[in-house]
Amino acid sequence: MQKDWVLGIIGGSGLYDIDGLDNPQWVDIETPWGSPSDSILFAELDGIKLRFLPRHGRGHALSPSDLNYRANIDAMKRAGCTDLLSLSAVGSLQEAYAPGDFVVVDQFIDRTFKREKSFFGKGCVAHVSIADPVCERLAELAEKAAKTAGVKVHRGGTYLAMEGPQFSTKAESHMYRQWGCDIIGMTNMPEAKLAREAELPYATIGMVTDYDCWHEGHGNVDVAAVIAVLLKNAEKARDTVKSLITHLSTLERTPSPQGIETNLDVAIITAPEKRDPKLLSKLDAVAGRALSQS
Ligand SMILES: CSC[C@H]1O[C@H](OP(=O)(O)O)[C@H](O)[C@@H]1O
Ligand SMILES: Nc1ncnc2[nH]cnc12
Repeated sequence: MQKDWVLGIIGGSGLYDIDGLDNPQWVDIETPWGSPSDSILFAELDGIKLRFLPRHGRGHALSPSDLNYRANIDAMKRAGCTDLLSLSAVGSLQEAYAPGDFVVVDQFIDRTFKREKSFFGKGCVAHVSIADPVCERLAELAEKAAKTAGVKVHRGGTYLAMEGPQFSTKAESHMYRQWGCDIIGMTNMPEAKLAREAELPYATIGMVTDYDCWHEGHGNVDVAAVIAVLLKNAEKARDTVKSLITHLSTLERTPSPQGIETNLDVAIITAPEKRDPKLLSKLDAVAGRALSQS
């Protein structure tokens, strides 16, 4: 039975495809913001619709700074997603979060600086709240699914989003630990901010691959070390997605208790007569609902 969930998955490093799905088809979607990282895999499982986007493209040709985050989120919205779960490789900033563990993130610190961070701007200004940047309901479901898949999961954690592409210096890594951050990655910002602007409930699982460079008992992170753990994590990630879908197939979808699907109703500030028609037409997918009512 279809329960009206359309689950979007953004797969990070090491997760470029999901096998074992029904009716898989890669579909090209263009957006007013440009092209997303790749085609989107449309498929089903247990009667639930799934839309999968490999964040860096198949073959990992795109670096974190080069991703078109706006196109990715807009394309997932156009693909009909009701909810968006990201799966990301991360470094650990805490002893207790070991390589192989998953962390269901609840907060972010955004240190990225070379990226387009909003769909809005001159001609239509909006300020959404990201005090609680993650959909609690989806985070809860993701935690349960990872546990069902046999993964060690930590619920809650602050994700430090850095620009990259270089990994951190030791001074930076120690500073982020002092700030209370738990994991570090390069992609979940501005992704989470844009998902909120697009009224899409978003959650993210950080799949720990390394201890970055602060831990005296472990070597400094490098791509070879990340990939070694990633290969094992990717299988666990696929199992997590499948068990999440199985669970969703037993649940009727209701609107997010946090009001995420209507949050633009209290965010758009530009008077209707001052709005730029060109920008409004680009906002058709992400803000069409809210703009048609104000
Ligand atoms: C290959 S290690 C660095 C790379 O992995 C993470 O990407 P993603 O979040 O898409 O899994 C990290 O943010 C960097 O982009
Ligand atoms: N240590 C690290 N820093 C930034 N991004 C990462 N992705 C995986 N490990 C990472």
